[in-house]
Amino acid sequence: MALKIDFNNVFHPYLQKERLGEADIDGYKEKFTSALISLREKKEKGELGFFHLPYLPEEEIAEIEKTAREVREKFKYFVVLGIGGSALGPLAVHTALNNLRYNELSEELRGGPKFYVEDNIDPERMASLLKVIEPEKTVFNVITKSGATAETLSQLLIVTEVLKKKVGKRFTEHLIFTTDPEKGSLRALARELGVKTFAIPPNVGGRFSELTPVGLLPAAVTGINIRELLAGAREMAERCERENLWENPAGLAAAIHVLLLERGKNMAVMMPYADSLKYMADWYAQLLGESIGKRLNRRGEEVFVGQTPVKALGVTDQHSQVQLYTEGPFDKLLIFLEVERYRNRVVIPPDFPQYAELKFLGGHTLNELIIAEKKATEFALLKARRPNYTVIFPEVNPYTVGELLYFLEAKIAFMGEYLDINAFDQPGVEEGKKATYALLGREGFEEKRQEVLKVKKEPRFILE
Ligand SMILES: O=P(O)(O)OC[C@H]1O[C@](O)(CO)[C@@H](O)[C@@H]1O
Repeated sequence: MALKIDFNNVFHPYLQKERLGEADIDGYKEKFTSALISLREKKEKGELGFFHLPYLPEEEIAEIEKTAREVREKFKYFVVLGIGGSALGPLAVHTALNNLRYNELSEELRGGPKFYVEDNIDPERMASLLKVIEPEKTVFNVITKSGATAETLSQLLIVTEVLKKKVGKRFTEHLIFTTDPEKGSLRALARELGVKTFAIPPNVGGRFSELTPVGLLPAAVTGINIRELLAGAREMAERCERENLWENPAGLAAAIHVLLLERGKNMAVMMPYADSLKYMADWYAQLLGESIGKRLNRRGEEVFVGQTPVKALGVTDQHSQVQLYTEGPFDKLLIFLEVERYRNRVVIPPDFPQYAELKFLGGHTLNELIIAEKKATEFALLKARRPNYTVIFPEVNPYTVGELLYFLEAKIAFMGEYLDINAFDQPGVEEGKKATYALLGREGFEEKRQEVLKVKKEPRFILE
């Protein structure tokens, strides 16, 4: 039941000069070996915690499952308050494994809470959330690695006030925090209020944290088998330890990305052919964008490197973006997510055979159609000399989703090594954060406020 990754279409002769040769990969073997050694060393030193996550200790899994059971028994709504790495994973995994499984849900899960991920501070969205839930029947899972993210903390303040009005002193029973074990305001507040809190290991960055309580608690609350998620990740972790580059999925995919990046493919389009995997492309966009988009390399030299993530959905975006992908600039690598066995089968009835456009469809299934369209798009791209590769899901289930998460995270770690950049920080988002603090009058940011306000806008460029 393991994921397959089909890299044929980066080596295919149809690609002509856009094609990678086997020799290109062979030429990467030394780099790969040093990357593998360097990653192993960092892992042993306890620097890259995400490598250990598939091996989560039994007590921690059991504790998450216990809390999830309690939430399912007591509450009608479960709301994640978080942003970026503290929201995209829970959203992607829930969409992959629950949304389209509606008809198969067990009684138990149907009775479980309704799930919302509030990952923005749009006032209209917040107001509608508060209208559709009943706060006294809701548990809010506040997730923030740093414990200091303004968006998430402002949401916490809002729901706390609402809860205090509805349930008084018992408001803390409606909160679960997921944050750093020591640092940040949220941890301190948890201690002060005695709120149930899960820890995100300090050596796991937000965008690599889906297999910590960040993702595991919401998954367990919504009825997903988290042991299977971890088992899938574990199997992939073993595959990504292989010492032969041609057999190591993460090492090979990373080499392909970097080689193509060096040849001008500075965009990576992720195109799942399944609605259930749509938000995987959002999750991956942060992973690729924040990890690989860097000004400096590890030696402090300016490199301005990155591969812009683009999100697309098959087949929908065949009718909006594929024109660009086949005929536009040669600047993209496409990553398809393909599903061999969908969880439903829908037959197209054979009616109106007098019309050629209808006749050929009748009697087939939507399953056949979507798979055929994926293969057809792949063919069209190949013919237009556009490199692409496909991650093949035998079926979308917790095991294969766990495999995918780990594969993409490990691939990013290899890319960081090959490019000699730090794939685990995000200094580029700091300036905007500080400017926000300054504009809202946070103490200690007076100078920044002056700096921000000094940037004048030319009225002649503003059309009214
Ligand atoms: O989990 P936190 O600390 O609230 O951070 C949310 C997100 O903000 C960032 O730090 C910057 O955008 C992301 O890396 C992170 O996932």
